[in-house]
Amino acid sequence: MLRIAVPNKGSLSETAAQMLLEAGYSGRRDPKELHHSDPRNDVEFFYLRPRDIATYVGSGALDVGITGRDLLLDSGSSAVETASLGFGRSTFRFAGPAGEFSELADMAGLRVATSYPGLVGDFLAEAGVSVALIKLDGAVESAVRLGVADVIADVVETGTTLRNAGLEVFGPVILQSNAVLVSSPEEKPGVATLLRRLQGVLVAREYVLMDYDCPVAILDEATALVPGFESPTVSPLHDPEWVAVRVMVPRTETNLVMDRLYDLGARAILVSSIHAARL
Ligand SMILES: Nc1ncnc2c1ncn2[C@@H]1O[C@H](COP(=O)(O)OP(=O)(O)OP(=O)(O)O)[C@@H](O)[C@H]1O
Ligand SMILES: O=P(O)(O)OC[C@H]1O[C@H](OP(=O)(O)OP(=O)(O)O)[C@H](O)[C@@H]1O
Ligand SMILES: [Mg+2]
Repeated sequence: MLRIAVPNKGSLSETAAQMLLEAGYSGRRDPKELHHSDPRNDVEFFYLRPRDIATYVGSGALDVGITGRDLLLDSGSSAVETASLGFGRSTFRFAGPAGEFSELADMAGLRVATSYPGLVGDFLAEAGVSVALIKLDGAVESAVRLGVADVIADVVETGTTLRNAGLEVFGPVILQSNAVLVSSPEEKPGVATLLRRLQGVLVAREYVLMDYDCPVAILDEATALVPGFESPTVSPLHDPEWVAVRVMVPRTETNLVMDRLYDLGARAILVSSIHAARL
């Protein structure tokens, strides 16, 4: 059985659980359950703190898990990033009181509060800036106002938490993070199936199927405009001057593509959702 670590709480937990359901696995019914077995799919789930997941997977206690790239790097674990899962996007940034800091060197010798000392320590060592790291568990944006630190380094999504604390980002982006699949260095056989299933969910979310009728005379132009994932499916119609085309289109471009195809001369343009996929 493949042993999979899933975030039990926090920003990643709901979407991770939802993705696994859409990928055909059964999940826990009660949020207090720490373990759930899905024998039909030959997997079992362990619900753990997102911060601990890379440690379990890196040690080989569990085979694979879902966590944040920032947490993986902070852990120093030997787990490896197998795939990006396209949700929980954030950046990891330095921030200080508005207008006081502009570059990394400005914080030399000062106190930097963070919940990610491994990640921040490695970044500053690489940059050759020496600081005093203050390790806090969370809500680090309050550390400056409360006089515990001069600067913070933390997850930024919308920037609202920073603004509310009177802080602004400065210096280079430490990391672009999002949810990732991590696996033990010796990858177990079932990981490839899990990954294909999760990638199927991503495709179903990110793409739609578009069908349209196309005059043969403009087929090359139309397929150049919307090349699809590999190559469009082109089928004959009863009228020899027309063909039917089926193609995958990024969901966000749906209406733009429909307008362009219509202007070219395509008709009966229909869009449908993809329920599941293996590419
Ligand atoms: N506002 C956010 N937007 C996107 N991703 C976020 C956000 N906050 C945290 N994350 C990401 O979620 C992951 C885990 O953080 P999360 O906040 O869920 O855990 P935690 O801070 O340990 O737990 P909690 O906040 O529940 O105490 C990290 O990878 C982080 O980058
Ligand atoms: O840029 P924003 O959209 O405001 O989001 C970023 C905030 O979200 C997370 O906090 P969380 O709620 O996880 O609390 P924590 O700091 O205690 O982990 C993160 O640590 C930031 O504080
Ligand atoms: Mg948090």
